[in-house]
Amino acid sequence: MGDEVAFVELDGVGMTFRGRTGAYQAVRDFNLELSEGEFFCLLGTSGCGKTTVMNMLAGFDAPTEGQIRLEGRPVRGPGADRGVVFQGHDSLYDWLTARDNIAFGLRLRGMGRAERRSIADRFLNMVGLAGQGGKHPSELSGGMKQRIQIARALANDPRMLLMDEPFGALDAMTRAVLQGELSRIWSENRKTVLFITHDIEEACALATRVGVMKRGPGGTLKAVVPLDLPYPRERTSDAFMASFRRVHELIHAEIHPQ
Ligand SMILES: Nc1ncnc2c1ncn2[C@@H]1O[C@H](COP(=O)(O)OP(=O)(O)OP(=O)(O)O)[C@@H](O)[C@H]1O
Repeated sequence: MGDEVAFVELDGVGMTFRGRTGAYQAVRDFNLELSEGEFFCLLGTSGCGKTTVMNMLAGFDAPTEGQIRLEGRPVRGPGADRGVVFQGHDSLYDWLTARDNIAFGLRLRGMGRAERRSIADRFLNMVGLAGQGGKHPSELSGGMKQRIQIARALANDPRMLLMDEPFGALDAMTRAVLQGELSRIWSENRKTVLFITHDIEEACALATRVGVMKRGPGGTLKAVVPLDLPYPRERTSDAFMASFRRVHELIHAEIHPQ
């Protein structure tokens, strides 16, 4: 005990952006450990640094302070061990079919056509789009495109998923459906997930723990709320509402500081 390595560790992580208008410390002294298989939602007011934290964990940006480790090894750049799902759906290639988008990373790794197709079809099926693999992104709805992004990330079999407001642009009904599907998929494969959202109900429906950030500049982790509730979450249960209220209080204090 004591020397166990956390699956993910953010240790005193900070990010100061330096530009023409001077320096801006977006994130400061951010400390967090994630266990393998947990679903961690990061919540905070606009501009508090959520995406900055995710970009550092994804390896897109290097922290200016502290260190990020994945299974004990420092993160030095992007890698196939972390699958990223972005906010919009612009990251899909419109000249490729849905199936070829999903299989894109597999092709880069040199996997043969038949195997790629079979894996892509398995994940199309998992996200509820069996039979739609021949369509191009422009022929799909916003919700379908987000499903393709999730399938694409999962097809590469990453150790963890990094999701930055993946359902932010969807209508409330599609959003609720996709939350349910993501929760089911996660229950089946137990990938470690870092999920960013503005939406308290979404966080409480999905997460094993919710982290609330202080507002920026110098955004940092303010509190972590564990949610020991069974899945699928019963959103009208007393226990769910109690968790919702707890997270709401923490956020509210950031929107309306004393
Ligand atoms: N490349 C950059 N250069 C300078 N400042 C930046 C850069 N990227 C982000 N920032 C600033 O860092 C702060 C945190 O941004 P970030 O996108 O991480 O916030 P966020 O919590 O994800 O916000 P939102 O919820 O609105 O997406 C913001 O004030 C932003 O303007």
